[in-house]
Amino acid sequence: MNQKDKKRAAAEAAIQYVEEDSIIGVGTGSTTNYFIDALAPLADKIRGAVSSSEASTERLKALGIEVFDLNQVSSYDIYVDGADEVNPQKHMIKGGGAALTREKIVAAVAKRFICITDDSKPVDVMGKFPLPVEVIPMARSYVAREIVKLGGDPVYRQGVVTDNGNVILDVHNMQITDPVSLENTLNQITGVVTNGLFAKRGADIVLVAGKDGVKTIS
Ligand SMILES: O=C[C@H](O)[C@H](O)[C@H](O)COP(=O)(O)O
Repeated sequence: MNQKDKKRAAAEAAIQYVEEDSIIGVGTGSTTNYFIDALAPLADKIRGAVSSSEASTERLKALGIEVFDLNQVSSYDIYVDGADEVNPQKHMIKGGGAALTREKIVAAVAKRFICITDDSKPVDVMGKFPLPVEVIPMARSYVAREIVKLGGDPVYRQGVVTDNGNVILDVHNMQITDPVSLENTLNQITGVVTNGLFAKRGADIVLVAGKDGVKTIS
């Protein structure tokens, strides 16, 4: 089984949590794309989706799935999304595809976060994957200097503009031993919109696909 097959297997395993007549919170990225594809046969059975990016919205709509404005929906049961790293506490690093802020918002409204990953994503301590931070463009250099003071090594993701019109700093060389505290600290820097640590609100269920099938961590 290659990495793509594993991503597809994890995504398809998440379909068991989709209920008829429900609204589904949908993340962003290559693993989530497999989940959206797997929703196709259910397009007439679900009420619709709320989406965390323009890319996912387009993919959902192409399947005939209605995409609701989040301001018109007060709650839904599940949010399904991938991750760049996930630790044993089900905290995650996300934002490799620059969708972190909308993902965090759509995840916040859901009752349960179902994280779909292949077996390259679980780690004991997060931080090998550079931590994405979404920043208001005019604050980029200031925020970078503040991150250096915290011991990180921020790198501007050249040429990337988020769906919110902001930029991304990828923070290298951070051993993330206290994800909840670091998530808070980074969000306190003026000019930071949000960071890619999903620790205060981690996953509820992690589906990890490996060569022997899909393992559920709940
Ligand atoms: O901004 C992107 C998201 O956080 C993705 O969910 C994350 O980067 C994982 O992406 P993929 O499923 O492509 O590995």
